[in-house]
Amino acid sequence: MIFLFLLPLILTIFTILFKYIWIPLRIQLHFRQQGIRGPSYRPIFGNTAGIRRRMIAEVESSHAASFKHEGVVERVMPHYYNWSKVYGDPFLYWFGSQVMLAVSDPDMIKEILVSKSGSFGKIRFNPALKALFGEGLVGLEGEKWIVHRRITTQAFNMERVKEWVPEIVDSTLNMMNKWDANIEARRNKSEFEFDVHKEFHQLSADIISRTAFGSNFSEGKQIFELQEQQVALVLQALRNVYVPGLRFIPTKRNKTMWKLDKETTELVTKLIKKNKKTKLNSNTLLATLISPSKKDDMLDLKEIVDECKTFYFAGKETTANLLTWAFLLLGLHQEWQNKAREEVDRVCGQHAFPCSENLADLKIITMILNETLRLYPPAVMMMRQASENVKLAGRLDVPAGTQLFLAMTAVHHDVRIWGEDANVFNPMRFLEPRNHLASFFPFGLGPRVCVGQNLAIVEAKIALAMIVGRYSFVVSPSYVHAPMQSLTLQPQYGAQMIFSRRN
Ligand code: HEM
Repeated sequence: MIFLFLLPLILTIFTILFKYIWIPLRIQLHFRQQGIRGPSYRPIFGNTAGIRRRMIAEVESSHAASFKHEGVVERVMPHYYNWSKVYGDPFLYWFGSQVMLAVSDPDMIKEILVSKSGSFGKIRFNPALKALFGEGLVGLEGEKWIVHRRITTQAFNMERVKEWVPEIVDSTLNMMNKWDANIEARRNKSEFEFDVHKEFHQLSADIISRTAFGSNFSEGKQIFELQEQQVALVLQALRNVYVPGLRFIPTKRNKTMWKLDKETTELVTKLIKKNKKTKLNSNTLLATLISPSKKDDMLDLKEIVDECKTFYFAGKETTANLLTWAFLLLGLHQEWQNKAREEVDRVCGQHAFPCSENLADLKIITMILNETLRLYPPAVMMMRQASENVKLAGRLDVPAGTQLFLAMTAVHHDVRIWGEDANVFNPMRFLEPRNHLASFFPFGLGPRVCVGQNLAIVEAKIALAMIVGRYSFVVSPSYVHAPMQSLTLQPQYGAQMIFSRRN
């Protein structure tokens, strides 16, 4: 009789010991026997929960002494920076009871993302992230991903993106006209200082609203504002170990998340319904989602809503950050700003705006953008999970379920790959095409490479060309250099710059 009462207790204890002690220790031994080291597993909490949080908080409370690029890896992935120095590459660590393999070897990264991509899936989203992306492309797998990817690839192919050039020019022009009005309104009418980070967020928001959704920033404004509030809550959630079921408990944070999610869904649904009536024949992403070219690819309303949430977020954040860092770097490196300006005057003509035919000729601008993406990659790192047992580099047995932390920022700053001047801004290194695919992968690689890449590059090229053509600029003395990972890589205290109009 007593045994019957004790049986469930014994089973529970056995399950806990098995799951949280036996399995992790076995996995740790499996990797150690292959020479892979790392901080030792600590039952249940692993070693990241507190340590990673503390490392990030510590880094974020400090800032670099000057605007140099060597401290970027340390600031944006401090746990990687510290542990890789002690344990080498790759190394093992634990997020709760989840095993993580940190990798920064380009050959291995290429295997994971390209040649063996079938053995690796996306990691299961922390449910907090669903608030931002819904069940959109970023987190989908299998047949559903294939259909959504087919539709969205069609919406963002280069020919389609080139048709959007006049919209991108118009958005940038509106922003510059607003700046000019600001200069005019000042007593000192020659220059003005502002935070370009905020401006580029608005610009990217306007461009994604116009090109992908056929609307504009004011229509999408509420959606962007709600998403910004969601980001702050998601970041808090991501820094803690995920506890299953916790998201259903009506805590203050959860209640706010639910409310924001409901409001975003309602706004996006309203936008879709409005556009369904009027803009079916347009060349926007939304029109393609609503009526894809293949009949079998039809999506239901929830799927369209989720894709819209994904593209509102992905389309704004990353490109805005690329532009922000590019301007900061050009503000610091005047010689490259001058080279870019000469190129724009030569290719587009002085006082003229770029058109789609100019894009391929803006070679210096392309090199500058690549060097910016190398030093300050907006996506910082990528994650994968082995869906089956797999061998990497012909020697390393990785068991199914292992998560992989692909340390993009570290690869981009690695002196073994880029030479002793790896932390120096030098766009010349992109004069010739790179010969190793995975030494530079700001947009990812393989089948899941960024679907919005064409838009991001065209948008950044045009905005950069137009602004460099009209203004000269320097970094303000009030700028504090503090790159910070906040889902994407951002300047923690903004990007204050001083602009003056060219004659
Ligand atoms: C500088 C700008 C951008 C950067 C650096 C960037 C970076 C990335 C990276 C690294 C990935 C791969 C993630 C992974 O495989 O785990 C990705 C995927 C994705 N990006 Fe971008 N992105 C940028 C701009 C954009 C834009 C403008 C859009 C939309 C308009 C967009 C939409 C997406 C989507 C939907 C995916 C998921 C693709 C899939 O899983 O099939 N991105 N991006």
